[in-house]
Amino acid sequence: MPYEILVDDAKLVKPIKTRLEGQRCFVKPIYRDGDRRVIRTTIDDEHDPLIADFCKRFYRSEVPDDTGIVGFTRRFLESEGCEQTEALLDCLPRRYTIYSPLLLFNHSTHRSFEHPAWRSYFSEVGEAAKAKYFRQMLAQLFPPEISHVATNMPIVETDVMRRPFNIAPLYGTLLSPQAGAVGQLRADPQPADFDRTLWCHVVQNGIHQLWAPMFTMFSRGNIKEKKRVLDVFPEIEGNDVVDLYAGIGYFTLSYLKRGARRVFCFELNPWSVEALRRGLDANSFSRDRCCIYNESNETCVQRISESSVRDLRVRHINLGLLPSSKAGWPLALAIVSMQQPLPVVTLHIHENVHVSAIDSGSFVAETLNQLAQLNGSYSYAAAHLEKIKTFAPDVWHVCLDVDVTLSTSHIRLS
Ligand SMILES: C[S@@+](CC[C@H](N)C(=O)[O-])C[C@H]1O[C@@H](n2cnc3c(N)ncnc32)[C@H](O)[C@@H]1O
Repeated sequence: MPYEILVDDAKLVKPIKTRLEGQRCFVKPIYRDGDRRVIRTTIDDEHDPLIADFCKRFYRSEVPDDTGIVGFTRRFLESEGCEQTEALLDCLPRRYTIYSPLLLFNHSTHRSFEHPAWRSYFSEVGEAAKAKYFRQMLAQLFPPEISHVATNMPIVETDVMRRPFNIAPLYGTLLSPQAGAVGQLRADPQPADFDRTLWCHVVQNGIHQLWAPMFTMFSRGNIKEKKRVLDVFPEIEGNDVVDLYAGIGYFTLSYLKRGARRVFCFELNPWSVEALRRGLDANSFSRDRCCIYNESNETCVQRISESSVRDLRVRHINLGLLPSSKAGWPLALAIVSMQQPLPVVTLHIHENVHVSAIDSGSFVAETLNQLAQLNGSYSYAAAHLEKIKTFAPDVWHVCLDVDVTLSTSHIRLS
């Protein structure tokens, strides 16, 4: 079966299409799948350089778009003699994400398998009929490697680890019955527990990322920002990086791919730490290049000074916590102070910011001002503001690159 390419960034569609056309490998039509574009190819070798670096999947003759889910569901319900077909179709979720081997349906108040109409239908027909519905859906509409289905519920905003407490399994086992209580597993997993749950895998920008969806969130929307790390900062090569909110390696893996000598990673969630270790192995990055601390980043100065790295050369510090990474700013500046003589250090400050504060320039001005108040010995220059993705109406997840250098008033001439 041939492959189709899944594209998150609309700007990439044209160059990919042109390249495929040049090799006579492009197949019409380009279509939408959720918020992605899908480009079909005639290529059936996953290692073919034309498609090797892209997120991709097999396709069959039918386009598995929203009509596919609706049409399939209608046929299924009618063949089962269901009398509430129209009511169920009204609240059928149409959008989903594929995180192989998991098909993850979106949730909204109006359209969800968690909607009371679907919950009552499933409880009426029983587990076997529910399983038959999803089994047939997977067989008819999705690639063979997709084996599990769940509903993606909103994360709890107050949880600093941003864990998916409410992910709702629909088909297939996300967590083995042999595993212990979920609360205990979240806080203190034992080595054997890591193999008792489902792991997902995506390739973005040629980088493998793994995570256990029961215990760690994943955001596909950062793909552009990861690409920026790979493309824009050649000075990463041979220097050190600190990732104060490492997660599963969202950015750490890109820094390593770009040639960082070493990345110091701080991460509270043991499941994300395990995911990061699996990510290192999947990308064949030596574990020696990544110092992982499964603890609060408040220990960062102590940990980095205790490490075996002698000539510390931290050139980038990533602060990737939403809605705000402010708590990490003093820590980042303390890391800057550890180095003598001081090179430029670039802070990557992630924040959710209202569009008015972006347009007026007040977000940048206030950030620089607050950094100056934290430590007046340095100069702070806003090098770039990247709008990564919309977080809510009029609110952007942004990354502000701030170059930190020793203030000229503090440079002593000898
Ligand atoms: C969700 S990730 C950020 C990923 C990425 N920026 C995104 O939007 O997808 C943030 C990570 O920081 C971790 N974290 C939060 N506070 C922390 C702290 N004080 N020290 C270390 N890790 C922390 C959380 O457990 C979480 O895995």
